[in-house]
Amino acid sequence: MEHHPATLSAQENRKVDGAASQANALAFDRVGMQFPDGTLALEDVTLHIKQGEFVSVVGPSGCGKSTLLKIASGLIPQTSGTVTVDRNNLGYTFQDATLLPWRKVLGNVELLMELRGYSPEERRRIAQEQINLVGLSGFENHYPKRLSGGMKMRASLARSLALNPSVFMFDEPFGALDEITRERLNDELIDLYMRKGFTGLFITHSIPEAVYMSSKVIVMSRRPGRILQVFDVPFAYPRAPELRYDADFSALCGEISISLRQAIEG
Ligand SMILES: Nc1ncnc2c1ncn2[C@@H]1O[C@H](COP(=O)(O)OP(=O)(O)OP(=O)(O)O)[C@@H](O)[C@H]1O
Repeated sequence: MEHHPATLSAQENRKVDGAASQANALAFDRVGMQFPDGTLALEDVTLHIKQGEFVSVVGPSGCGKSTLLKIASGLIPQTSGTVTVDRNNLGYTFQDATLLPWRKVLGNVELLMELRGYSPEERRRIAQEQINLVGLSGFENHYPKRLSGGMKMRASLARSLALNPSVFMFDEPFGALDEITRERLNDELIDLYMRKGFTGLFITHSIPEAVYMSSKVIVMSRRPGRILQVFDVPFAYPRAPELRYDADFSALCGEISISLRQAIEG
């Protein structure tokens, strides 16, 4: 798919701003993963993500998407190939917001800074900034059980943002939310992406969500997961909700859907 002449990707926008770098923020080179029980989850995955890109991965269930993130994060080591990333500066958000139920929002957002030894004053100040940024001001003293699903996810985003990650990985973060909340959080995340300038790696089962969020969409094969196709997304950031009803948007979703169907049918 060709770039639309009137639009720029986020990466290109940043180039215009002079803030972009062509360096890779995250690189998988010929990465393979075979679990000890013999399951071959990933095979020969080569994927280079440049600083400031927002890349989504779609693929059949069980094709190895989460495994890819776990390898990037260092949670599990790949069994072949190399991964290049600065692990000191990674952020993650998962489908489950993983908040500690016995801590209030403020305490949850402070958690990672606490583990890194930030002073109480500093972590309080940074946590409050992130809480404001994700639209949770006024809820600092609420326990997670009193928050909606969308608010829990905002708190989880705030917790990761507090460390100012240069690479932010998302494993189906909005999969459990209703459609309206999900779409609103898509816009909020794009806003955070533009303000903070992190590199994004986003896993989703929703093709429209992948296209709406990303500068690139990767389609993976069924297990063992390989990269089948890479789609450039030509729409400028920030993305307006009406984009979801645009003919070019639908056409791109259609192309990716065909690719994904081929992936599933193998
Ligand atoms: N620790 C493990 N030991 C053995 N097999 C595993 C292990 N972890 C994951 N797998 C298998 O590896 C494959 C890839 O799993 P993974 O969770 O990465 O897939 P996924 O694409 O994220 O799936 P989904 O879309 O359903 O979330 C699956 O077949 C899974 O059962």
